[in-house]
Amino acid sequence: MPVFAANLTMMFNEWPFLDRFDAAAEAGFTAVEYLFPYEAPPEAIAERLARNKLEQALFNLPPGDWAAGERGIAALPGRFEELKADVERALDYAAATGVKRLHLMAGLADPSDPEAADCYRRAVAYAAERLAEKGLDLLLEPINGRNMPSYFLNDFGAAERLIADLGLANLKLQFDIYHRQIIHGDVTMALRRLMPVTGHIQIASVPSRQEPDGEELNYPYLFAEIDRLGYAGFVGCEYSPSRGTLEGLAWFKPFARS
Ligand SMILES: O=C(O)C(=O)[C@H](O)CO
Ligand SMILES: [Mg+2]
Repeated sequence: MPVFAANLTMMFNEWPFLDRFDAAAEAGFTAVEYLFPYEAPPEAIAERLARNKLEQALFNLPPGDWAAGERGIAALPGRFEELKADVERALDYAAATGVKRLHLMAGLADPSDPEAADCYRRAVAYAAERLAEKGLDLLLEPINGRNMPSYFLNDFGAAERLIADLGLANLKLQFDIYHRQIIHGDVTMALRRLMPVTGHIQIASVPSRQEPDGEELNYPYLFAEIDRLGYAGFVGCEYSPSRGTLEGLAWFKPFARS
């Protein structure tokens, strides 16, 4: 049975950020993920995780200036020193929360630009090697161009090739099924082929990015397939509730901690 992680950036928005940990545990989740923890002190997050007996499944390394439109800096020339500092900041939160995997966002850049590709490869290799010293995995996530126009990593094949080419045991794929379906489709066969390099899975309905209980994907089938494939990681619920968070959790009831 998949272990689901509530995404506290997109779900439980009815509560202030730190109270979302309590609300997610109350709703039966045993794990959480979010985009960025950096506006809260690491010790405050650690306390909420401990209080609620929650596992920290994932969060992202700092993304540059998100409010100004940046979506990561790994593929941006001239940002390597900033990236190294971001890795150390993320490692402080990793030590406090016990997370075992971090997602590195690439940034808005042309994937056919050799300078951007070189920057990205160097940043990924550096971050993965630094995280390996702490026993952590580094994840790369292809993101579709409808949600994030001009995002550098917009293709599962490109992610797969870089992971294979660098050959680092802790460099893995963040397999967001929502993005897979929009970019390529063929979700089941991709799960089967990429499971050996998959470090995290995320879910949402397509096209609305809401609860995984309708629209064009058959999630009961995909959850059973994930089990059949022996996936032992987390499944992040990276969706925007269609009504209130709690009202939309009927799909989760069979999986909730009692
Ligand atoms: O966009 C997504 O699907 C993600 O998981 C990124 O981490 C945040 O944009
Ligand atoms: Mg995602």
